Amino acid sequence: MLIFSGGTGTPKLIEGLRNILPEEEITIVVNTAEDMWVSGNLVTPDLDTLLYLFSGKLDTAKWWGIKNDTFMTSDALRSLGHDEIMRLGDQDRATNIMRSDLLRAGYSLTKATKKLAGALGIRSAILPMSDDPVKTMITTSSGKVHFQEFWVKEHGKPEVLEVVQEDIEKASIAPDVLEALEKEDHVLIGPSNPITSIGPILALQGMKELLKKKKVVAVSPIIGKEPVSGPAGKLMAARGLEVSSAGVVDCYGDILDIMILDERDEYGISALKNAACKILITDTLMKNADKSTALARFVVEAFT
Ligand SMILES: C[C@H](OP(=O)(O)OP(=O)(O)OC[C@H]1O[C@@H](n2cnc3c(=O)[nH]c(N)nc32)[C@H](O)[C@@H]1O)C(=O)O
Ligand SMILES: O=c1nc2n(C[C@H](O)[C@H](O)[C@H](O)CO)c3cc(O)ccc3cc-2c(=O)[nH]1
Ligand SMILES: [Mg+2]
Repeated sequence: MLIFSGGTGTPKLIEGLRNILPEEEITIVVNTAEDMWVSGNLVTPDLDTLLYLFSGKLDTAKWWGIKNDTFMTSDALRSLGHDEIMRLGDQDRATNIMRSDLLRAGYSLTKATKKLAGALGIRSAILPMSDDPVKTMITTSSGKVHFQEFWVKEHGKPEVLEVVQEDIEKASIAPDVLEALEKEDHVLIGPSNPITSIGPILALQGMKELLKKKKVVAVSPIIGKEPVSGPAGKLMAARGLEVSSAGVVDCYGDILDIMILDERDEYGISALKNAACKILITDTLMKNADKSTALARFVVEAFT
């Protein structure tokens, strides 16, 4: 199965999929538009969440970073007056240093990620959506800032006037993603942020055309009129979309074959009763690993 992912909602579902599918059968296309250079190294939050999930290192209390990581370098930098926007754990920083050294040596992001995945003993393919840099920028009343500045430094609080993915028109789908799309007929769009996690993957040139030939199943990250977590509502509203599962369907457009909604999502179920795609309803709230596995089984069934 080919899965499009960000760094929280879809990884929760992948945790369940790993219990029912062989790892070799899972290929993940990962958003890279939130990546940011910090103190000379490239931090790739969504890729790293997946690397750490598959290697058993992920801090699943936060869904980013390594569990029980220390912050000695971050603290030392801070005491010197060098405050980093993203607080990096020491082991996590090691991942970023290795990745960035590989990039400086001429590796593509895909090849650098493959090398890290190999070193961590991962058998699933974890693929950056593109080897070209794309940056999600948020315009607030104080100006235009990188997504991480809005989310980490400003805690997602400022009013959002605009969201753009800079350089998206210059970015190509990574060659390994194209190859995976040639082999795979089933694509799962996980319950990730439709604007900042799935949006950049779908906005890559040619992606929507390729998906029209596939069976595409998506899980809504919205229940009623709110996301389960995070800034998706604010960002959808800034793009003129209704904050609801219907807004998510509008956002993905005609690539969708099936949309899975939560059983509590009365508004979405009613708003989508005449939708062009098929609607399936189940419990999508992944409060623990058993819930993730149950939803994963439902998703696998939806493809049959
Ligand atoms: C900051 C965060 O971005 P990121 O970490 O990349 O997260 P994702 O885009 O992958 O996911 C955020 C998205 O996920 C939805 N979510 C979270 N848990 C669940 C769940 O158990 N069920 C379900 N149906 N959706 C879930 C959540 O509403 C978020 O919109 C970000 O942008 O939030
Ligand atoms: O809220 C925070 N999120 C942090 N995140 C999460 C990140 O900002 C976002 O949740 C993702 O970009 C959304 O996918 C990190 C992710 C990393 O891979 C590495 C470091 C950080 C540091 C922070 C942080 O200091 N605060
Ligand atoms: Mg993300």
